Amino acid sequence: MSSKTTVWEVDVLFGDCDPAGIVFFPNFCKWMDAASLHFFVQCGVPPWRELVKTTGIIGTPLLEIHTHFYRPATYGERLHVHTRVQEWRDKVFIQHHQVRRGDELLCEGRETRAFCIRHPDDPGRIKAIPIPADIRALCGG
Ligand SMILES: CC(C)(COP(=O)(O)OP(=O)(O)OC[C@H]1O[C@@H](n2cnc3c(N)ncnc32)[C@H](O)[C@@H]1OP(=O)(O)O)[C@@H](O)C(=O)NCCC(=O)NCCSC(=O)c1ccc(O)cc1
Repeated sequence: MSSKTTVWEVDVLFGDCDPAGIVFFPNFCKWMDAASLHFFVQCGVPPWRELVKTTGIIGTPLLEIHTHFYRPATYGERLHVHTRVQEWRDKVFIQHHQVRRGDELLCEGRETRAFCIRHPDDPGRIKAIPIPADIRALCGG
């Protein structure tokens, strides 16, 4: 079964841009992270603050990111982040985001993430767990 795709809407503000009026790149990362959580919530996964109480899962930290910027965006524009899971591995998954302005592709990101819990031996560390089968099924496996 292929992953569901969700869409996160962004209205670009003046404060999101650099002095040239172009969206400053960390904002794309911030919007993709918001789109990542939105993906799971739309799929029916409880928000992390609830999930931590029942499963110990604190969220899906990033292990690696790869982002390609094709076209700039500016304030006053409405963008859409299209998000899906491209690949499920044992402990990590690759989440794919396309930031679009209408039909135009502006930015594409691939994130390697893992479901993590607090490390049992050291609360200062976290630990990746095997992808929970129920969460994967909710996301369209
Ligand atoms: C994520 C970790 C806990 C994983 O450590 P461990 O639990 O010891 O796992 P391992 O090192 O054994 O690796 C686990 C698996 O990942 C795989 N792995 C590790 N790195 C990679 C990369 N880069 N690519 C692919 N696969 C990888 C590895 O091969 C293991 O797979 P298996 O062979 O199937 O077991 C640790 O690497 C870590 O703490 N990294 C730092 C995480 C971090 O600080 N990220 C940035 C900030 S977090 C953040 O922004 C955030 C966003 C959203 C949220 O909800 C929460 C947090």
